[in-house]
Amino acid sequence: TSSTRPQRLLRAVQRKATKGDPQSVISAIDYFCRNSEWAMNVGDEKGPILDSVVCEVSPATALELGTYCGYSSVRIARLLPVGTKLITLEFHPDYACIARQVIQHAGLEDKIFLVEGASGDLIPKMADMFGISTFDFVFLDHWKDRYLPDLKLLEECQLLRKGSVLLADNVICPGTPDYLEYVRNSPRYESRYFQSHLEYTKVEDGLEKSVFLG
Ligand SMILES: COCc1ccccc1-c1cc(O)c2[nH]cnc(=O)c2c1
Ligand SMILES: [Mg+2]
Repeated sequence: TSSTRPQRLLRAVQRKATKGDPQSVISAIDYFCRNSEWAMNVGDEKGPILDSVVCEVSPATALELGTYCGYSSVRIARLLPVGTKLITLEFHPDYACIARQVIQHAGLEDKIFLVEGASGDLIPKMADMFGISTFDFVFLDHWKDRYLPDLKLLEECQLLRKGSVLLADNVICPGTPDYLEYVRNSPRYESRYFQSHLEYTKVEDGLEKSVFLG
């Protein structure tokens, strides 16, 4: 019976990465994607940009939209201080199942709360589910057509505070033009583009960092 790409990615992690060592999990996935099969992880070129923003913000509360196999969940959570948490939302149950195992292999299951479901349904429940008021950091990496509606939902649910940082993947490829237009033209955001490449390729892509001004 045939396996899926996420299953093959997990197998590579279980074979190559050291249990409890997040960096070895990250390296094993990047090696798999460069040498075996491309997969839509933020990757080893945009990943360090994500790392630098997470370190700069040092969030007490962080939200990730789009877990996939857990690669960026591990990248983010490995940098979070004790007592802080990353909430990551994943729509596809099969992806969520793999991500839980990747996160467990990295030893980060106590810092990461993976919730299965649609971001549009779950965002309004975040405050009640996790006893938080606002997010210090949000990483958008799910479906491009949901970036703008989910940003507006975060605003409406008052889950952003003055200084909250949003970082969006794939703003060029596949591209999120309506989201970019909004954060770059709204007086409520200070936005900056970090040029890079689509993971594991030479195609242009980048991350958009937007600070909510309140
Ligand atoms: C399924 O398309 C894969 C693909 C194909 C060609 C170009 C880009 C992408 C791509 C790259 C990413 O980093 C992504 N991140 C999050 N959700 C995505 O759908 C996504 C898609
Ligand atoms: Mg992406």
